[in-house]
Amino acid sequence: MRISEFSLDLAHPLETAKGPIESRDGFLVAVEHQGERGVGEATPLPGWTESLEDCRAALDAVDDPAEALDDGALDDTPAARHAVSLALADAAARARDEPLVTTLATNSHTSLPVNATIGDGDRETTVGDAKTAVLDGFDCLKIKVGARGVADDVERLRAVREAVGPEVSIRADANGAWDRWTADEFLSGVADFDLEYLEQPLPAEELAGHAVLRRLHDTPIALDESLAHISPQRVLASNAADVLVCKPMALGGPDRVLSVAEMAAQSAVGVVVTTTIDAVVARLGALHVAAALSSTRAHGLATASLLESDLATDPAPVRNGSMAVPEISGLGIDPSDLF
Ligand SMILES: O=C(O)CCC(=O)c1ccccc1C(=O)O
Ligand SMILES: [Mg+2]
Repeated sequence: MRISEFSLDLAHPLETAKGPIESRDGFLVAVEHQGERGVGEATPLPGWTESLEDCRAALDAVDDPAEALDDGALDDTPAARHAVSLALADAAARARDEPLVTTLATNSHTSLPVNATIGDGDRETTVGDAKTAVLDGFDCLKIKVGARGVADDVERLRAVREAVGPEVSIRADANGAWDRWTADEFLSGVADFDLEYLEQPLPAEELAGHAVLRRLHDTPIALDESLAHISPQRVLASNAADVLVCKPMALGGPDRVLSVAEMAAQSAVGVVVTTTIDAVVARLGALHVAAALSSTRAHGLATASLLESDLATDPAPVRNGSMAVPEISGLGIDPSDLF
């Protein structure tokens, strides 16, 4: 298996309740499988995945990629598992001369709505970012909260709702910054703003707390970090979420997202696929797997523009708040453009 390291700066840091994300470092991998080359990407993000060092060590230890997936050797290093799983899936799709998505599902989307990702900022900045996104064609905005006081966050969201009108969907993501009382105060403050959902108000482990918030408030609750720490079975059994935020990088690969989505569907829980601000290979992987799901919600895949540069030309740029799924074989990128 070929492994090559990369480091990409963000164009501007993404400000979150857990601090800024300033750069994304990771590994591209290439495998030979079913007579074809396939590419994958591991872009670890502590909080969701193993560290960069543990990821490298796990990838270096892979002898036979298909065997490493089967025998569970990568189960504790989701970003490394993601790279290997995606590369094998890319090669298998190429061997069938089909786009990756059609090897994952019999019925799939050809294009998907995506949300604009808006970091923490003061009220004017947040409103400006929201208006720009809507002018660019997005009809779903995801706004980071939890980095400042609740009253300020409530005013930011009030101002955004007033600026964009009732038709635009608004999500808020607190990245686990709050305790139950702070989350309760926020949810009371935004009760009239028709939020699509509040993502991860409480720390990852607090399933019971999220279940209480769901009972007390009408705003739906989505869980993201929780899925990186707790099995989807337990998350679903706790009645803690209306929506599961599935990051292929954090769950360990496209195959893992499909199985989580199947469990979520059984519980009538929604699914949204998002990146960890990945490079082009993993973003494409997330796009194909999102297109394989029946979900019609906007996904959190519009993160290319957050990066200052990328590893290759993006075959799936965001246009008018949507991304079209490449129709050529595999991920939609030529491995020789990457290695
Ligand atoms: O969902 C999106 O809009 C983009 C992805 C995103 O917000 C994100 C990106 C990197 C790390 C964490 C997160 C997050 O959802 O919390
Ligand atoms: Mg999140």
